[in-house]
Amino acid sequence: MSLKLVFVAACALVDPDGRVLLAQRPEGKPMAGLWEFPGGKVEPGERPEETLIRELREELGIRVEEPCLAPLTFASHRYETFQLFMPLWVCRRWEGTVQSLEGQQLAWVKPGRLRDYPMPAADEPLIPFLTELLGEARD
Ligand SMILES: Nc1nc2c([nH]c(=O)n2[C@@H]2O[C@H](COP(=O)(O)OP(=O)(O)OP(=O)(O)O)[C@@H](O)[C@H]2O)c(=O)[nH]1
Repeated sequence: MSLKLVFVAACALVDPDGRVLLAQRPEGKPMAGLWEFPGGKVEPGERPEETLIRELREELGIRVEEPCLAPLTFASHRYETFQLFMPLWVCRRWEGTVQSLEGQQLAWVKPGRLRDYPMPAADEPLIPFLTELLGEARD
């Protein structure tokens, strides 16, 4: 049986203190309440980097230039109803202040604390890549 392939671009924003931004999925959506990396589905005709820049503007009100997106790793995960393929970029430089423009809760999280935030199953294997890059700081 072939599952629908869903292509999502996601980003770990890292602040000057080495904290990573997580956003909580709002009530009413699948996987509500779980914490995830900002991003979204790649629309037809879009390059994934364009998707990410658009989503970061729409969700968080920040402007990101493409050269500031560094590829880190990817998730490939079989959910019950779709196969997720999700490259993860890291971004440390943006213009503007991060705001919650879609009502989502936001949290800046030290890498060693990422496991305290329940995440979608696809995201768990991504955490060691972030702690490898940023260290295991917890506070
Ligand atoms: N942005 C993001 N999506 C993730 C992550 N992990 C993960 O499994 N996903 C899944 O990838 C899909 C992201 O699509 P989305 O955010 O554009 O979609 P959505 O469910 O809000 O739907 P909609 O935009 O059609 O309303 C969702 O199924 C989401 O659960 C993650 O870390 N970040």
